[in-house]
Amino acid sequence: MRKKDKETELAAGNHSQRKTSVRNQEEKRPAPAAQLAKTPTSKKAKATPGFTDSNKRWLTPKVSKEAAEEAKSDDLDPEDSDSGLLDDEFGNDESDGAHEEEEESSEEEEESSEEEEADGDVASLKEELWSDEDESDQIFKKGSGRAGGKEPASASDEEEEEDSEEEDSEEDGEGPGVMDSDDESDDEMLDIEKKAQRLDEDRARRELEAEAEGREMGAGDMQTNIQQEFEPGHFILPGADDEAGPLDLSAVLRRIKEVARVLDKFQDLREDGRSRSDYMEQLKKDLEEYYGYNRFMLETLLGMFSVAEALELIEANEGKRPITLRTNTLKTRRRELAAALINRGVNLDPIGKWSKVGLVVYESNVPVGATPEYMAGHYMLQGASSFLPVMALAPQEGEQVLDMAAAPGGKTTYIASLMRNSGIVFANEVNPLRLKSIQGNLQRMGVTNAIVSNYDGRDLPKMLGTNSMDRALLDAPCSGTGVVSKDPTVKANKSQAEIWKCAHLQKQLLLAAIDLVDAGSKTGGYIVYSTCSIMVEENENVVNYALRKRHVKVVSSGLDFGRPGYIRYREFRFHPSLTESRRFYPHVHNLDGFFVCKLKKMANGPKDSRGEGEDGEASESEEEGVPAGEEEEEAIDADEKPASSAAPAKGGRQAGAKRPAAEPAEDGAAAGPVPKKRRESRILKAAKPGKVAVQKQSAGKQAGAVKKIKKQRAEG
Ligand SMILES: C[S@@+](CC[C@H](N)C(=O)[O-])C[C@H]1O[C@@H](n2cnc3c(N)ncnc32)[C@H](O)[C@@H]1O
Repeated sequence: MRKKDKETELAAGNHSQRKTSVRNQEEKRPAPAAQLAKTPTSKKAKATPGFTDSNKRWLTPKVSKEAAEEAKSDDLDPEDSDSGLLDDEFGNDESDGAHEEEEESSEEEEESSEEEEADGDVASLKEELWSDEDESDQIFKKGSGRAGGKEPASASDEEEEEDSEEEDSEEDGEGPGVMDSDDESDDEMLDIEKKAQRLDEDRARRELEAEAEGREMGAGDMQTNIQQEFEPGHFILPGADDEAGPLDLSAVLRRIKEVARVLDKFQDLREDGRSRSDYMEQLKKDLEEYYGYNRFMLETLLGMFSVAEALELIEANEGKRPITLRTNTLKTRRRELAAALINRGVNLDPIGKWSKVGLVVYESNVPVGATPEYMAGHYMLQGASSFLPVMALAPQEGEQVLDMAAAPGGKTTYIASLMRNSGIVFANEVNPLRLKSIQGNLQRMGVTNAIVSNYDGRDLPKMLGTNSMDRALLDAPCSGTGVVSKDPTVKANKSQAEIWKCAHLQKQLLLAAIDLVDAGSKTGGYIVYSTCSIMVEENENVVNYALRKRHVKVVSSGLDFGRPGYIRYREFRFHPSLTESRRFYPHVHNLDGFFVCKLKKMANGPKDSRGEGEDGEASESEEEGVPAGEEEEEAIDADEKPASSAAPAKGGRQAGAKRPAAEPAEDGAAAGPVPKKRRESRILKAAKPGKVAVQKQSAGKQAGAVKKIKKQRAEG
């Protein structure tokens, strides 16, 4: 079995009890029960389980690229818009991660095998996908006829009630659009079902054609151009005396393949007198030429992956990720949303077993960023990778949760929906130009428990108070090296210096996020750190730094797919617990490159200056071997005092705090200029949809307002 399949298959385990077992997951390394999807039962078990297998059409980059091409239109591409409406793409996540996992019930077993045979493999896979989600999603199933069998721990009470009602009505044949039997005639089908069926048939046909085409090409796991055009033969590396000649890109691509082949079996295929570095040098030159990467980026990729895998990633970066959207469960349910969109000519599917709220759009007759459902806030357009940090955060109802770097609010709205608009979500953003996008999305999505603030995240402990939050998400500004497909300029523009600059800011922000969370929180005490960068400096290195400076430990994120984080990379050595962090890649998961790590705060306050703790975190000796670039990090120690003990400097900054000259880009998009008047922050209080109050207040007043709200909440 291929590595990719193995990995994605992990997602198929039992996650049906997520809502009620969230605490348990957080307290200890979860057993298989912590997985994001449910264990298939009986009939379902016949189908290949898992993330990839549940929806393989979009979970392999080649196919997804095609799907994205098909679906692509200006209207479809969320990146094309800078408006609040389409800001979703920056990554917002789902609401239901924690509740969604409703179970799958034994009812599915009742589906007739005849139907399965009639519909073929593709159709049955799809059915399973839908049926794994909401029971309500059964509307799309022909003759679903489900019966009971819910797992009580898996869904919220409310959802369970709804579900059981639906089940009842389905069983009675009373529910709208519910089909009683597998062999109902076309005439008896509801309009929406006919449309859905037609779309299914079209898609099944295309999939079969694509599969046949793939077989003809003899493509392997990853159907990259590189592999398809691969032709074995004796390859002579060009010498220094060979004339360069005019640029012939197809010749360059051929040479890339040949060199990769030689490097793969170096002892057998190399030319006498040529070293591995000769071939590597040629490869880098050709990759620069053909794909437009700079030398730093290529060396990073070739340092992280084998040559073959680096080429897979590079190739995957050339394609777009699928268009995905998240159902806003504050306003609707996924099956209702899907029905409405199918009715408008949108061809879609559930995103996979790991999410009950995600949908992937294959093609659409209408702009999915401008449908009435979109306008009404029934969904957020956002990359599937953006679901993951919020699922890991697992915010609970009634908590105080911080989203430290929030614009455009995709993850904030997901957090709010998981909290069912209870408690308080603090959505902070340093760039005032991006506040409107948060405000717009909160309003559209019907979020009423959020307070928007405009601070540098590093100053938040002073404003909101240390140890004041139950949970915090730091979806950090980063180099965007995981989202090359969204912003190809990343290939050519990033430098090691810029990566270190990002890491510098990220470390400061992460310490602030940790300082804001209360280790004594009865329900939480968790911090999730995420980036859309694949750089080790910005990910494991940042978390490792926090392990040395604060009383935190890495815990399982509950995300059972994704690769483990690095603990050894080049000259870096990280704490072994970093294997609990998760990495996602375009070529493996067909997601944007992403990093997610969940921390549990064990005690408030900083560690002593030697960075030694009782939790088994990295000790000073483990810092040995840290690369030279880390020297710069020592300079930020002035920032590492917890905000509570640091005297605010003029301008609201901690004494000694340094600021990078410019804010790094986030999500591949250029960040705006650092605002001069950060202290003149605004709180945008999301009251009710359509009535978002914008208040301009002094920092002192803001803090007072926040205290007042907290007091009111505490008093019930
Ligand atoms: C990756 S984006 C956040 C995306 C957002 N979480 C979402 O899912 O919609 C990072 C954000 O951090 C903001 N940012 C950059 N520096 C910051 C700082 N020092 N404090 C707070 N936010 C900052 C950027 O302006 C950008 O909006």
